[in-house]
Amino acid sequence: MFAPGHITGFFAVCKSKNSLKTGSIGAGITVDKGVSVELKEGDGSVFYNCKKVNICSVEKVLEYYKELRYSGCYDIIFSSDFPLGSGLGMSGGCALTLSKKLNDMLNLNESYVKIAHVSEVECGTGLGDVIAQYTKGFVIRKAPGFPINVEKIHINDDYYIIIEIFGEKETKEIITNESWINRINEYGRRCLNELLKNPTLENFISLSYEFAVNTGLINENILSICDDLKFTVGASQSMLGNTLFCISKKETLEDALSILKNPIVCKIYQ
Ligand SMILES: Nc1ncnc2c1ncn2[C@@H]1O[C@H](COP(=O)(O)OP(=O)(O)O)[C@@H](O)[C@H]1O
Ligand SMILES: CC(C)(COP(=O)(O)O)[C@@H](O)C(=O)O
Repeated sequence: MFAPGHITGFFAVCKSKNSLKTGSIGAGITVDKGVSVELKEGDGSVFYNCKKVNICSVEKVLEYYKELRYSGCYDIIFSSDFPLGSGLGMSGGCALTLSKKLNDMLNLNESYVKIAHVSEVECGTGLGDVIAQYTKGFVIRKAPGFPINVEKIHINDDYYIIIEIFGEKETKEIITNESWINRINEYGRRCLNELLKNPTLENFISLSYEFAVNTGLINENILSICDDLKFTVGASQSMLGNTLFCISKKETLEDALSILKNPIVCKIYQ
């Protein structure tokens, strides 16, 4: 089971007492690099690219299935193209792949997407990633959580997504802070309304850049590289990470790559 990386361009936080109704609205794209999971007999340790880790959303998924009929006698082994904490939805991707894997392995008929979403939301590690990763592609999320209410916009194969990761950023620190939430929600809602009027990738990247600048979430380094990449379709910061993403057509790909130090080139996964 594979879950794609998810780049959030902009979002607004929607909280409810009911975790299924908690989530975010906003827009993002999934890419053809991401995370997959395997189970091997073991003591229940969790590994991410060979390193033993503790991922809250994964622990919650495990607890849920243990209450059903999961023995727990397996090591959970994630193989990923991206590090955790870089704003590419890996905490959600881990929860989603694991939830699907356990559901299939135990022949359960659980709503594995809901289980992954609730785990992620209750940990504060993400809001809309699981739903976007399940939907795949260029996804506009019009309502938080469940029932899933999204618009999936088909994109032709012309576009490349370039990612450069500069470091980590804890999602939880931002989405539990009221003053960040106020700024995020003001601009996030505005960007969503604008995108729905004209749902193109070009409009998405320019609104994502406006969101990143207006909320103050963008950092100086990424801002200056985004300016250098103005000859592409556009660039911004992947939320919520210390990660740049750029959308480019083939004609500008080489020039865009020459500006970056450690670019990861992806296609949209839809
Ligand atoms: N080496 C690590 N770096 C970053 N996060 C880690 C690491 N190991 C475990 N984690 C956990 O993984 C989760 C990352 O969540 P988040 O910041 O939302 O990342 P992402 O942007 O990849 O979804 C957190 O629960 C964090 O505690
Ligand atoms: C932006 C974020 C709240 C967090 O994303 P990440 O840092 O990748 O966990 C995401 O879940 C969303 O709702 O769009």
